[in-house]
Amino acid sequence: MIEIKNLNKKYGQSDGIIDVSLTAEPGKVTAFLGPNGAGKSTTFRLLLGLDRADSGSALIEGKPYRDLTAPLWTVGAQFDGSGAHKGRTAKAHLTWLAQSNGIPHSRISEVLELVGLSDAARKRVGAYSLGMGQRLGIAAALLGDPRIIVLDEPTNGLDPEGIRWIRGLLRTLAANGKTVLISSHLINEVQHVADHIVVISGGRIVQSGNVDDLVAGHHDLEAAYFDWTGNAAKGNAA
Ligand SMILES: Nc1ncnc2c1ncn2[C@@H]1O[C@H](COP(=O)(O)OP(=O)(O)OP(=O)(O)O)[C@@H](O)[C@H]1O
Repeated sequence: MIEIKNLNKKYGQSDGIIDVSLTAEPGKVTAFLGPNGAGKSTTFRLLLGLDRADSGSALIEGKPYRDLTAPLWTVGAQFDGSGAHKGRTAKAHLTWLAQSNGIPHSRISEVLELVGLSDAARKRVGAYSLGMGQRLGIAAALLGDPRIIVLDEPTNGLDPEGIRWIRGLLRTLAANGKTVLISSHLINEVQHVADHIVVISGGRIVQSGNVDDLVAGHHDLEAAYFDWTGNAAKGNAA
């Protein structure tokens, strides 16, 4: 369970995020949806202890990230591709992560298989495509078989087959009782995978609810999204 309450972060003149609250529950895929610059990554950074909030709370299973005793076993997160050194192979990267977190070696081939990188495991990460890098980042997030999974724009760089694959993966994780929180600026991607959607625009939450309830009264989710974010004229979202 993830519980974010009244979170605020200002960056100089920029608004950052204002009074952001959201809950992600076990067994569900929750999508954090909003245009570029809306505040999705800022919220995730605060949740994962990568930055400090000005006020409010962001709890993972009741604790701030920094108080988790075995973070990689509790929460798996992915930001900006794989985060792996370009000169390393995927296998070496995952081996290092597993060893430094007390994760059994056997888990490495399991996650490589899960993300479809078994055949490329001995390739240098520098030779990976964008989509392969994303897959490696997801493999690292799943390494500790965590109960909570947080993925920042996980479909970035994936082709249609990759997007379909990730939908299946996210649904399977949720079906296995995991708490899955993803961010996206692409409505079409989340509409088929999310149980619950939270929409952020200009640093503020503008809507949240389950997909069917949110679409009611609108032509479709895309029309609803543009209504909430007021972004249709700018063409700032998919
Ligand atoms: N380190 C920082 N210094 C200054 N401003 C920042 C910083 N990080 C984020 N911001 C500002 O906070 C706001 C929210 O940015 P954020 O990156 O969280 O948006 P986002 O929804 O993740 O966007 P995208 O979809 O483009 O990744 C933006 O106005 C951004 O310019």
